[in-house]
Order: sequence, then C-alpha cells, then structure tokens
Amino acid sequence: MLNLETLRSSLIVSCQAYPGEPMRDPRTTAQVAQSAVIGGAAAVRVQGLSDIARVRSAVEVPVIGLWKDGHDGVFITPTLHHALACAGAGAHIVALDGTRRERPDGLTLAQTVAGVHEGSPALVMADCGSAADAVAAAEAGADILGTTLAGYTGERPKTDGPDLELLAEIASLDLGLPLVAEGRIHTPAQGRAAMDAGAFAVVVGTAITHPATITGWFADALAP
Ligand SMILES: CC(=O)N[C@H](C=O)[C@@H](O)[C@H](O)[C@H](O)COP(=O)(O)O
Repeated sequence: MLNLETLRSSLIVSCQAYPGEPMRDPRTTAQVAQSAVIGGAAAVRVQGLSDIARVRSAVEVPVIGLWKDGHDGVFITPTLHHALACAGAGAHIVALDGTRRERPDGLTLAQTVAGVHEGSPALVMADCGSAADAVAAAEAGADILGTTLAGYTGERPKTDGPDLELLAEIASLDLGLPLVAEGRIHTPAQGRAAMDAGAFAVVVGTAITHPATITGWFADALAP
C-alpha cells in the first residue's frame, strides 16, 4: 500500500480536461501528467477511467483517480461503484465526494470508504467543502482530507485564491490525517501560503494544466 509520507510537503498536479474540450483525450492527459512529473509533481490527480488507466501506465508517481459524473450536487466519484471502478482502473488513491450530503447510492460516507478498503488496495481522499465535512470524513475512515470542494457546496464562500481560513481551521483540529489543500491555487506563493496554513501537500490543477483558462487570465489582463 502507498506510503503517504512520500507526499509530505509535495506538489500534486491535477490533469483534467472537461467534456468537449480539445485536450480531452487520455493520450494528451498522460503527456500532461508526464510533463508535470518532469517539473516536480510528486503525484498526479486524474479524472475518468480511461485517463486513470493511461496515466497509471505512463508515470511512476502515485495516481489519485476520480470519476466526475454530472456537474452539481454530489458528482465527484459519487458512489461506491464509481470509486471501485477508479481503483480498478489503477488509482492508488481514490478521490471521492467527502461532504455530508446524501449520496446517490444511499450509502453513507463511512460505508463507501469501507467498501473501497474492502474491495481494493486504494486509499481514500475525501474531497471536503467545510470543516464539518472534514471532521465527518475523518470519522468515516478516510485516509486523506482535501479542501477540494470549499466554495462549491454553499458552506464556504468561493475565495479568489485558496480558502486559507478553512485550511487553518481544519489543521487546528488535529484530525490525525494528511490535509491536502486543493482548489484555486493559482500561484507558487498561494501554494506556499497553503502549506504555511497547515497543509500536508498542495494540489494545483487549472494554473498548471488548463491552458484555455490560463490564456483567458492573460487575455483579460491585456484587454483595454
Ligand atoms: C470543484 C471541482 O470540480 N474540482 C475538480 C476536482 O477534481 C477539478 O475541476 C479542479 O480542477 C481541481 O480540484 C483542482 O483545482 P484547481 O483547478 O482550482 O487548481
């Protein structure tokens, strides 16, 4: 089983393209992931079964896999079925919705985490939206806590950069699990600030791997 200590103080790069986008292709995702590893990514985060499988065979670093189904409510690896499929595709860590919301298959988060642990060697990263989510996810047996859904569930404001206040709050609770900062980390300084707020590791997605958005930032800055 994966030793999480290898990810302490590290950068994890999320490599995702969205439905209909030109880069939505497993071969492209694998090339982006390989490039991230060359740059220093200690792990990668990848969406979708084909991308997980392709990236798993293309890089040596741990793969965090998720399956987005839909785009609102509980959509990040929403059920145990989705989670086990991610593990089956090769994810070392399965990222799943770690909120307190009702799940589409009616299972609790604890039942879902137990199901992943019983059915695969994968660890579970709980994508949380608040400190209350993080507490519940720790109690449910998650292996890693992430702030992925902060600003997306209505419990926290959508901050411009990372939700440093939430990170510090969860870190202060000493839940005994690695706390991964994820969401709207757009600069190296924001990554550093997330570490200083108590993160164990940092996930960066858009600012490294989504050229359409990055291009838009520059284009907007130049507009008269
Ligand atoms: C809320 C949601 O759907 N987050 C997704 C989770 O996998 C991805 O769309 C994000 O890109 C990822 O969390 C990384 O965050 P950012 O791209 O802001 O660095």
